Amino acid sequence: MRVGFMEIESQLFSTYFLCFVSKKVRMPLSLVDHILKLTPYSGMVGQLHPWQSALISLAVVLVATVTAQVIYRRATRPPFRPAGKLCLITGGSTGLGKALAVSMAASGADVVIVARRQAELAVAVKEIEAKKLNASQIVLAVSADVTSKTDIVRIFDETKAKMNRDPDYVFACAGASFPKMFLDHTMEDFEFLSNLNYLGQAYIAHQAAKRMVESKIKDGKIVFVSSVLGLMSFAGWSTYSPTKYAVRGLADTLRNELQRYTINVHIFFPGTIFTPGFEIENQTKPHVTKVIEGASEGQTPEECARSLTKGLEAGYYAITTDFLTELLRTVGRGVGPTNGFFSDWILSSVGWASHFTWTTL
Ligand SMILES: NC(=O)C1=CN([C@@H]2O[C@H](COP(=O)(O)OP(=O)(O)OC[C@H]3O[C@@H](n4cnc5c(N)ncnc54)[C@H](OP(=O)(O)O)[C@@H]3O)[C@@H](O)[C@H]2O)C=CC1
Ligand SMILES: CCCCCCCCCCCCCCCC(=O)[C@@H](N)CO
Repeated sequence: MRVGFMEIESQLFSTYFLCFVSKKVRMPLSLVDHILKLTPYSGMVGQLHPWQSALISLAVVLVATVTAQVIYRRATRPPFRPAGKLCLITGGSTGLGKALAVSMAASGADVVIVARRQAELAVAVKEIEAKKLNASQIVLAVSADVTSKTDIVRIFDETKAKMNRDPDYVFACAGASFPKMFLDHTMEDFEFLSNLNYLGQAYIAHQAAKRMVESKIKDGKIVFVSSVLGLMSFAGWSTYSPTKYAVRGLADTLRNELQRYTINVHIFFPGTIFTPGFEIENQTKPHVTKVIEGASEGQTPEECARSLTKGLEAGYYAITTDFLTELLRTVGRGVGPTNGFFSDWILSSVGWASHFTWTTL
């Protein structure tokens, strides 16, 4: 007789439990017994205490599930191999963008950094050059404003003219924030940040995707930079958080739509990063905002860039930097892919339970 997996499991968790409680009925064979029968230890069949066999069965199921998850992820993850690639990084002159540019150069990539201020770009180019793996790698700076549509096209034209190819990987790091209470903001503040943080990333992604398709780039990457504030929000972030939620809407769309061109889309959700931008935002940040943010430890730009590259190496679509953001990611995943069907299921259960704590904040 063929015994199905589910039958064995239901035997284990229902009939078996009843037998155990009543202690009157003869114990049927458990999953472990069935396995033991096939091994040299068949003499132990029927000898195990019900709790022992239940626990061993659970452990077997757990190990099998985790193994299946690891095998599945490895088989399906998009490759991330920066060596020899052309990486274009907006906001690459300071903060997260610069740390990422240094890390890409250290991994053997050619790098194009984009920002407005020439002086900062020049300093960054020197720093990035110093970390190159090979002398032949090229580091280029393009001064441009990501909120300008003509500049966006020029960024890619200049890159093509000077590097003779289109970018393989594009990281949209340029962004800013100046938190205030909602009533203290002007309408222009909303317009300014939507233009920079949302449209700045949408325009870059649009031009990047067009060029990648034209140049038939295989396994191209577009990496969006959202924030913890793209998964949750609180007092002080009315102009900023919605732009980071918007980025996620775009990333979710493009992850699905650009698959046919083998362009891999990723989205990054960092917490506090100690950057020049963080210094600036703290000048206007309301007291209440600072108090709530006390819960977040923060990272150096280098640590943050490492969190991102680790996530890309693992092939994750949505990449976070700490445990709390992991919980937020799994409870708010929508129809996006998991970072592991089993571990995400466990995390989202924890996140769902934690929600009761969050709602009291
Ligand atoms: N710092 C933090 O705590 C967190 C930051 N983030 C996000 O990470 C990203 C990087 O932040 P961070 O490193 O702190 O920022 P920084 O302020 O340190 O750096 C911003 C970079 O973007 C460039 N930039 C700004 N405006 C424009 C523009 N209009 N056109 C082109 N380039 C521009 C800046 O150069 P220039 O001014 O010369 O143009 C600079 O290179 C942002 O998207 C931010 O929202 C997310 C979570 C936390
Ligand atoms: C039980 C736990 C509940 C959670 C409580 C809230 C935790 C606060 C952590 C939020 C940190 C804010 C990061 C801001 C990042 C950012 O994008 C800005 N710095 C802009 O640059």
